Amino acid sequence: MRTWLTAPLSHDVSGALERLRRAPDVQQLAIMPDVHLSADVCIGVAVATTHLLYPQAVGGDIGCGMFAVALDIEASALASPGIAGKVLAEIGRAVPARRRNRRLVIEQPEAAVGGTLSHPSLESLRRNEGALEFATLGGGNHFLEIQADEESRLWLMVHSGSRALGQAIRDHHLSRGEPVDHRLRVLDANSTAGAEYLHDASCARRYADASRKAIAEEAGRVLGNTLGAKVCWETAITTDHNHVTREEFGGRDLWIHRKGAMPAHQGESGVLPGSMGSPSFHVAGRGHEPALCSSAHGAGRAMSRTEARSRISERTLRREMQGVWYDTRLAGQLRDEAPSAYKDVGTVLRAQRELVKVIRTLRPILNYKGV
Ligand SMILES: Nc1nc2c(ncn2[C@@H]2O[C@H](COP(=O)(O)O)[C@@H](O)[C@H]2O)c(=O)[nH]1
Ligand SMILES: [Mn+2]
Repeated sequence: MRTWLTAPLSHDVSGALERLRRAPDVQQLAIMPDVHLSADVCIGVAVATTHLLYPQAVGGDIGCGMFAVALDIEASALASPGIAGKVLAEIGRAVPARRRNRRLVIEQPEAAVGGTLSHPSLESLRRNEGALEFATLGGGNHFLEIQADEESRLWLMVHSGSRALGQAIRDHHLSRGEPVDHRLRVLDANSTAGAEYLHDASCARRYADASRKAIAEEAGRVLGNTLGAKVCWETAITTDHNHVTREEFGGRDLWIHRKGAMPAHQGESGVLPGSMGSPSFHVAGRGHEPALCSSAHGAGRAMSRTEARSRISERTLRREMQGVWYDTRLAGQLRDEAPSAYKDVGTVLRAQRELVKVIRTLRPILNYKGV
């Protein structure tokens, strides 16, 4: 196990990592500086196996990731509260967090899933719930943000995943897995069950990718109408942090599971968000093999949601969000998303100097989150 940490691991996190390290066929574990506790397998890890698949080392939000793209306008376009309020309201209508707030269903492009899912119940979910949820943002820390780079140019950043589809795929395949201890379950990649999981997980990954692009298109329309902005599609960067792929390391083909870890092969473009009140970064991978060519996928939580809600007041959140446009009516409900609920992103970047280099630093200008 190799680690790139900001601080010593807590007892709970090291216990969970140790359990994973000892699990069958785990060849290598790389722990990212944004590591934190999550159900069964921590967020912020990359796990290599030769033939066993661990759906819990990918998680339920399969294909969750970031999409970033430049706009052709500068931060001054969002200087007035009236305009910022209009943009926030219009984005909320065009990109609802949940399907019940959807005014218009956005059709999934044919390539969005690229195949029939392995079980009729999953395929039915994709055609029904999946169609309604396509291009909805999701709640929690899924976000749409407008940011300014060092030259004051505006960029869009979208964080969203595979919504209910990914969760259903994880649950379906996990129930077919063999228990390896009292928590973890595995599938053999060379079995029918393993191949079906891989197929469905790739479909969820494509769905999530297409959904983020559709969200960016919707936001682009709003920004065109409200600010006269154009989206510079040739600048787009897309990356996802919950997946399993076949990759070659040291002449061996391995299954690389990433859960809350971003691929960072040599020169690969990445997006590393901080929080809604701190800087985010565009990065390039350094292809560091001991880290399984991976990187932190964000700052990572410093406090659980429960802890943040009890320790961070609405007043603190409002202070931490000074200078960023957001829906202040939601300030109380957003306490668990406060910048101080996350680790310091600068410390995270310093802990993983070997893994990525920073290409661009972005400061948040306007943040939209569904609560
Ligand atoms: N720029 C922003 N970054 C944010 C915001 N909320 C969370 N975050 C960062 O994103 C990652 C995503 O974590 P995941 O495990 O849910 O994929 C998180 O660790 C934070 O660093 C935001 O509003 N804006
Ligand atoms: Mn995510």
